Amino acid sequence: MNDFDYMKLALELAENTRGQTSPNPMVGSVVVKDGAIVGVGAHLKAGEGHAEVQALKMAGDKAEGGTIYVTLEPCSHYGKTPPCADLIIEKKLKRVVVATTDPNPEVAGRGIEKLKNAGIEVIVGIQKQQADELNQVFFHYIQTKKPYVTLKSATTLDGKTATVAGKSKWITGPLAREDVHRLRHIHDAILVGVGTVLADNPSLTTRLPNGGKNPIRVVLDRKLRTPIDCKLIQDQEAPTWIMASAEASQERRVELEQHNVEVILLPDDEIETMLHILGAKGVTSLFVEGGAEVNGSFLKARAVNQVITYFAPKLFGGKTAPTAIGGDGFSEVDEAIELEIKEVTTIGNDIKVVSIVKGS
Ligand SMILES: Nc1c(/N=C/[C@H](O)[C@H](O)[C@H](O)COP(=O)(O)O)[nH]c(=O)[nH]c1=O
Ligand SMILES: Nc1c(N[C@@H]2O[C@H](COP(=O)(O)O)[C@@H](O)[C@H]2O)[nH]c(=O)[nH]c1=O
Ligand SMILES: [Zn+2]
Repeated sequence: MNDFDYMKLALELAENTRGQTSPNPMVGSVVVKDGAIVGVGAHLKAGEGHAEVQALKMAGDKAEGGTIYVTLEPCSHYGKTPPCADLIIEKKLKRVVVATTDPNPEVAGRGIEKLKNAGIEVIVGIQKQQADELNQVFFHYIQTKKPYVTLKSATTLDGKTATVAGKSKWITGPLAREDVHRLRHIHDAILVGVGTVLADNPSLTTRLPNGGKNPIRVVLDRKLRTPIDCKLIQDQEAPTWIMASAEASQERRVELEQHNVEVILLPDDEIETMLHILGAKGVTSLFVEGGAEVNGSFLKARAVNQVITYFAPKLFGGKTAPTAIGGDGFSEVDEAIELEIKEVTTIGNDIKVVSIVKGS
């Protein structure tokens, strides 16, 4: 085993906590002494011990003179937990191997500096790309204070989200639909437009065989048209927030609030403003699941970071059949949203394409 192997183990530990640590990053750590692993750990929940603390607890006095691998720069500030850099110094580690630095302004290189000033050898950048991809959500959020936005659509191979008669059950198969629920599980919030609420009466909850966390359900509904008898309001299975314009009727607002709905008034029509409000409420990742008009407005505002598209081997045809992205669209080719395709996989009979929006 070498530095890369131990860091790979730390990354795997971190990856397996996905969906648990928000608004904190996922972090894994391994302590090695004389060629033997003497401690492993991961950050399991915000407010609880950091990965280094967990691994050093397991290592006990074997940590002295050893090497600690950590997928993110050890923190140097007092957040909800004491700084890891100080603990590493106190436990007299000889060497610290860090995959990537922490852009949190509270840390940002100070953890590494503290360790070097204490005479500890620090290596930075081992498996950096993997570590950066692992925490793309946290890195985006901690630097912009806006949620990392993933837009998901499920269409036939000819790009339809329903037939000309509005039928859509189901386009993609059960395995692809289960994959969507795993995406819901790892997101802090899911957003749909009131059009989807009126058309599908969705529950937007996470239904996975082994259970999962429900995201906060956000409805973009400027005129407060969400019906009281819809599942999002009646099922009380997860918080429901409705983003409305300040001109929305006061009595509708009161009626919704009486049904446990949080109504958030938007000062303007900008998607950017709404993202700042969601970020300020601690939403670090937002899953936009349509419909076409909402998708269109997010793209027009260039507010999307990642696009996940499921393609079913079906053709619906029909020039009036709805497609995944509505809105005004772009008139010039070079105005198009440019994507970098990161992953193409098959799930059951469907294809899943994960892309990152260039420059986002
Ligand atoms: N029609 C299809 C989808 N349809 C997704 C809808 O837009 C809407 O998000 C769902 O109906 C939400 O329902 P609930 O929250 O599960 O109760 N999404 C998919 O991935 N595949 C399809 O075939
Ligand atoms: N989870 C994690 C780190 N998270 C860093 O610390 C911040 C959270 O601090 P606190 O509020 O005390 O939990 C978080 O924003 C990020 O910068 N750092 C680490 O050394 N190891 C860990 O396992
Ligand atoms: Zn820490």
